[in-house]
This record gives sequence, C-alpha cells and structure tokens, in this order.
Amino acid sequence: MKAAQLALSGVDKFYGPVDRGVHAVKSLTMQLDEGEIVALLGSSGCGKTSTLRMIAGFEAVSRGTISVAGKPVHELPPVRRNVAMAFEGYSLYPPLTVRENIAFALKAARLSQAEVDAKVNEIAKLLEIEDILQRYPSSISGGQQQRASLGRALVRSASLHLLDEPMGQLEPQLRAVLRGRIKHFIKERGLTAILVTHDQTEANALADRIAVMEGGVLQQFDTPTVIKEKPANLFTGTFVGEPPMNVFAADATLEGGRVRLDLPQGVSLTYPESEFAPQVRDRLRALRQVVIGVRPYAVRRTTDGVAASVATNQWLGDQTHIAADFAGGTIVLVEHDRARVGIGDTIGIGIQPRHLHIFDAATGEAVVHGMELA
Ligand SMILES: Nc1ncnc2c1ncn2[C@@H]1O[C@H](COP(=O)(O)OP(=O)(O)OP(=O)(O)O)[C@@H](O)[C@H]1O
Repeated sequence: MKAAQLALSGVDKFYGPVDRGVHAVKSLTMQLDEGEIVALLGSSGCGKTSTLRMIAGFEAVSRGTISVAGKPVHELPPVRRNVAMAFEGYSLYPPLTVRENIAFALKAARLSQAEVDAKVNEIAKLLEIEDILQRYPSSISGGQQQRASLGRALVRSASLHLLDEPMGQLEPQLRAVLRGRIKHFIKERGLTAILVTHDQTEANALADRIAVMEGGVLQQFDTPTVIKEKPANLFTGTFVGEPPMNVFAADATLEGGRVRLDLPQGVSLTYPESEFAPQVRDRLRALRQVVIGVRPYAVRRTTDGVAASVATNQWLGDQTHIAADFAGGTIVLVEHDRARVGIGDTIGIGIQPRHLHIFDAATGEAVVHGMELA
C-alpha cells in the first residue's frame, strides 16, 4: 500500500508540562493521501494552529509521531521537513521586496533566473499582486502581505503545503475568486495541502476532506458531503451548516405501530414505524433519551404540522429565514421565496423522517440519519 503523504499518529500537544499543561491537541491520528487538500476546521482555540505548527516543526510534539512522505519528521527541525508554510501572521522578510520574498526559496533551490521569474510572475498574477512585486512588506496592506506569504509558500516545491487561515484578511469577493484559482493551482500540480480555517465556506470550497476539531479532539474527518449529510456527532452537526441545524431534546417511544418523539412543552412528532429501518427502531427503543436535529432548509410549513409562533421573518435577498417558537426553543426554517408571514402568526411545522438526524442524548454520538442507522 502507498504510504500516506502525511501521517499523524497519537499526537498530543501540551503547552507546559506533559499531562499537566494546557492540553491543546489530544491523541490526533489522521492521514493525508498525496494530492489531497484537507481543511482543519474548528472554532477558535480548538487546536488547529497547534496541529499545523507541529507538522511544520515550529512546535514540539508532546507525544506521538508525524511522518511526511513516509519519513518520520517530528524530531527534525523545520528546514529538514520539506514542508512549505503560509503563516497567518505573514512573516515576510522585511528587507526584501515582495518579489524577492516569493523568489527566496526558489533561488535557494538553485532554479535559473528565468525559471524563478516565470514562477513568481505566474503566482503573482494568480493572486493579483503583480503591481506590488517591487514594494517592501512594510509598505503594503495586510491583505497584500497575506497574498505575498501565500504566494511564497505555493511556489515552493515541497512534500506538503501548510496554509494557516490563508485568506483571512481578504474581502469576500476576492476570497471567492482566489479560492477557485488556488484550488486549481494545487490540483494541477498534484500538491498535498492542509489549510487551517474557521470558515466553513472556505473549507467546503477548497478541501477534498475536512477534519473537524473541537477541544483538541478530531470530531470527524470526511468529505464535505458526508460531514453535512451524516455528521458523526452533535458537535459536527451543529457546527457545520449555515444556518445551524435545529436541535431539540426528545423522548423516543414506539407504540401502536408509530415512532413518537416527545419534545419539550408537549410537542410530539409521530411517524409510522414502517418509515424507519428495523435496526433504527431497536436503537430508539433502547435509547429513549435522544436529541433530534433538522437542518433549516429541510423544515417545511404545512397546514397539518405542529403549531409554532413566528418570532422573526427575514428576507435576505435570495432566501427567507423564519424563526418560530417551537418546543420551548426556536426553530429556524429557510425558504427560497419571500414568505408572507408576520411576527406572531401561527404556522404549521412539518419535519419528514428522511430529514431527521437523531443523536444519543448521553454521548452526543449520531444514531440515525434519515431513516437509517448512522
Ligand atoms: N503558546 C501557548 N501557550 C499556552 N497555551 C497555548 C499556546 N498556544 C496556544 N495555546 C492554547 O492551546 C489551545 C489551542 O490553540 P490553537 O492556537 O491551536 O487553536 P486554534 O484552533 O488555532 O485557534 P484560532 O482559530 O483562534 O487560531 C488554546 O486553548 C490556546 O489558548
């Protein structure tokens, strides 16, 4: 079997003494194939940057191993890992122009001047920084510095490219354009890349697979589609997706040929038992205490649905977001057309079983997606 391009095995990071300091990354095991783009996605402080810096060699690994292109690197200094990194804080060399910054590693790799020029010009065009190549880092904006840093990392030939919040400083329009170009650039050259981001749109657009992290723990590592359609647990389910998944505690019972989900404040959702696979019914019977989740775009207004009182109705130019008081909380619905409902109106909420996600209330682990076992 081909070795992974990057393999982390049981990696822990403690800031301060092992087992007593801040436990930033917990027993992280993951592998990237050659040519793959992976996004580390998570909220602030979840351990993304610590992970990236351990791979690059700027932070020591407290426990575990890291291999790049089949070779253990976790005890090597950064320069010997053959890893190119674009830093969130840019870290351009101040005495060098943008052109010289981008060209630096290429010259060190003894490429001819013509090759260096061609590569620098190509990446500068892609990142729209051609007009600032002669300027010094101190005289350009944060967004321009960020693109220069990204260019410097992308032009290098390396076993692995690490991109830390590579477009955090750019305005949305430019970000959207660059995302597509950068992905094309990486794919065309077969580079292997990890990017750190807290922006799920960026992760979805760029990555082949997304590693969702929380509290230093890898929650799920899969394609954007699987993560959206089959979240492994309540954290991933509610973290990924915009607006977030609606969730409600529920008591599941099966009687009289029906599956009944009792939500707070006397709200009940009932479905014919036959809608669910037999294994799902067995699991629900055994669990009873669950959390149900439904994505806002899957909630429907129906005349025979459960009554809910409209709290807000916002038209966002291309879709409507309705929030309604439901089961002691709020349920959010997304509709594509402008909805003519006012605050205080009663609407009927319909949730089809194929759109239900059911989680174990005790552990948060997913139990059911649609009508099948998770
Ligand atoms: N040098 C340090 N000393 C002590 N604790 C640190 C240090 N660097 C990071 N931490 C802690 O480790 C945890 C993970 O931080 P890390 O920077 O890896 O998270 P992150 O997901 O990249 O966050 P962000 O998106 O805000 O950059 C946090 O609790 C953070 O406070």
